[in-house]
Amino acid sequence: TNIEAVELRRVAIPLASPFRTSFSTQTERDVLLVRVITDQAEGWAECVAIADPLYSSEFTDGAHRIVADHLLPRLFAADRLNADLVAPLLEPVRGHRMAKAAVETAVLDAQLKAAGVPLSRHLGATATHVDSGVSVSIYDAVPELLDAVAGYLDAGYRRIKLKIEPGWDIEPVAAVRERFGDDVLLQVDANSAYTRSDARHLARLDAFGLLLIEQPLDEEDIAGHAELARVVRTPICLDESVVSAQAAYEAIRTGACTIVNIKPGRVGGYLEARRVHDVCAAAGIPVWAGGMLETGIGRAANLALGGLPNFTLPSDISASDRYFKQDLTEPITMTEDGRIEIPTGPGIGVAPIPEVLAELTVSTEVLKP
Ligand SMILES: O=C(O)CCC(=O)N[C@@H](C(=O)O)c1ccccc1
Repeated sequence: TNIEAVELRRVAIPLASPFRTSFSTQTERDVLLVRVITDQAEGWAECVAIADPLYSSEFTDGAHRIVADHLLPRLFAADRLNADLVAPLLEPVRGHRMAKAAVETAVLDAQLKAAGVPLSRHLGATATHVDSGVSVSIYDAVPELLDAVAGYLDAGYRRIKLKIEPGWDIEPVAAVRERFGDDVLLQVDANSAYTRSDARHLARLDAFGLLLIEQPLDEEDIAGHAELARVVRTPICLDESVVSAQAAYEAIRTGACTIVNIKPGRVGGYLEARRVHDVCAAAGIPVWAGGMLETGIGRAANLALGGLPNFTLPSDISASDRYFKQDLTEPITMTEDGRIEIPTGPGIGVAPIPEVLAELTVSTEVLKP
């Protein structure tokens, strides 16, 4: 692959409704898109970093600078390039996994589009559809939450994930169970809002038959999650802590989790995400595809990954209309029975709609070797 140019484009997309988690409330997405132009095709990728460094240390402006000033120069200096060489070329730069993931994915998309190979096939997907779950915002009051959950269940979502934080945990979970019954697949996500001293409190969630409790403690408190797992019966799932296949291995070996949420941007790209998948599969640890409020560009790529065999739990890959009135791509839609078809086109199988992209673009810059 000979890179002729790389476009870095900033896009501002309003969210259809505010999305509140334990660490922030988002009303729009400030997105960095990377477009790699080669002599044979062009590839797209979405950087999953959000505007502020509140989920992880990365943030959109920072990722933009890292890509422009530290990652692309290393790519341009390479005498030959393919997607497998991107991570080794970028390795001297420490961290910045979301920025690296966007660069690697855009190169991979261009390469696969030129070869006419779908990303799902390249990664080894065996499924044609992904089970779709939905992530539910924190609300000011339980009635609003129940209305939202009712809407998602009517839409066909196979699993409900409730964002929780101290003061908004037992009551909303109990209310959802009471209103919608015991058969609804239900899990919670704390985004590191609790501490080890909350163990007994979190154990009260065991009464509600949850699939898992996601990332209750701080990203770095691996031992704390292992300690929690001895008090809480509900399976512990890690998200923020699992930044690589090595981190997945350490967390599983330490007994910190029995389920892993895989987000390609968080671990440095789809090739590392496949390694996380494989490490978990070897350890008998089921995984599911997480989400970062991606547009159709990121969602389409996540669908390809979600088709791998050890993705056995419902994903956070919801339909486009969960977050956007107008997606950057053709809308990604869910079937009545709560599944989303994995794109079959070359590469990620989608591209932005030019008119929508133009309307939402905040800035764009083109860098050349
Ligand atoms: O459906 C989605 O794409 C979002 C799923 C979700 O809840 N993502 C959360 C998370 O903590 O996993 C998140 C969103 C935005 C930024 C960081 C994290």
